[in-house]
Amino acid sequence: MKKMVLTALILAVVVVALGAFTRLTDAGLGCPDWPGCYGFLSVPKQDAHIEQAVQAFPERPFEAHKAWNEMIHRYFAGALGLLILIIALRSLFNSQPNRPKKLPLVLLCLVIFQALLGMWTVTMKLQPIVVMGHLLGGFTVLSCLFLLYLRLTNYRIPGGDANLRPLARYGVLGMLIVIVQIALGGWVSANYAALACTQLPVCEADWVQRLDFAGAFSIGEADDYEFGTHSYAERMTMHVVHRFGALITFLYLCWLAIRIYARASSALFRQLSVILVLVLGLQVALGVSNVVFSLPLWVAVAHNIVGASLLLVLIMINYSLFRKT
Ligand code: HEM
Repeated sequence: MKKMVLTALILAVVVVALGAFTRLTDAGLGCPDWPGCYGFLSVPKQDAHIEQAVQAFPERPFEAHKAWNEMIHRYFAGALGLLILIIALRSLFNSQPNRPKKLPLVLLCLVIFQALLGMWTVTMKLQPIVVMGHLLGGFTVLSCLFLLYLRLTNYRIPGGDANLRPLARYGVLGMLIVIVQIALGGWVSANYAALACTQLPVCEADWVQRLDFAGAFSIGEADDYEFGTHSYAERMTMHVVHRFGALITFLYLCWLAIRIYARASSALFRQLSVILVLVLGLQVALGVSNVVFSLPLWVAVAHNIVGASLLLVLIMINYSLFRKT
């Protein structure tokens, strides 16, 4: 069972990365229908099928490479869904004591909802709330799989770490801050606001006068949301909020890591606080590189995956802080 959960966890990382790749190559509508592609089970290859596809969806020109990006993401996501179904069924019929039963079922519900979000992403033409929700849903499935893996692992914190108990609530706050920061990043990405600010440390000279918080977090009505519907000022505001969020996240997590390191009586927590600072530093460096190098594809995909890794590190810290020794 543990091996199966580990396989699902690795597969979930691949699915999240493929999702980011699909979004960042503007292939979210590479197949304008769901679950098939232009009415076929796979990407149409024969000339006659392509002709049929073009006639069925005249508003969406057929681009094979975008269609493949989208379908590969769907195939991997489908495989993950099946694996989670098997895990849920096996845990339901497992008679061993102390085996998690609720979490695998929660995971199954989550992955079904995530598939629906994937469908709405296509049918609602990249509506930003749905795109951001789909990103958060992917991170939630990944986090729950990681939690399930931790729960199937028997590890002890040598000597216990009663010293760190008072820090548990600060650990939870750290995790909530990271979740908000991830959602803000998802909002920037879903609204194509990555290149709205090209200067460092904040934005172009008159950014303060242009701030428009109400507009930045509103959803306009459109038939198609591809490439965004917000004005420059609204996109700039989203971007600025994500950068200030990054500052708060950075300062808070550094403080948390130092507090944990200073109080820890076990090597595990010292290692975890070092890993936290390293992953955080890498994430900030990737974020700054997104801006400096004008969003190179691989940097943007890495910023997504390292963001997910930061969340997993915080889950591990919280799990260990709350765990009875
Ligand atoms: C401190 C922790 C940070 C976290 C957890 C975080 C997380 C995220 C996430 C999850 C996304 C969405 C990625 C996607 O949709 O694939 C994102 C997007 C973005 N972030 Fe961050 N970020 C952080 C810091 C920064 C910093 C410091 C900067 C720049 C100074 C930055 C710039 C960006 C940009 C430009 C995007 C949009 C990229 C795109 O369109 O895909 N981030 N961030």
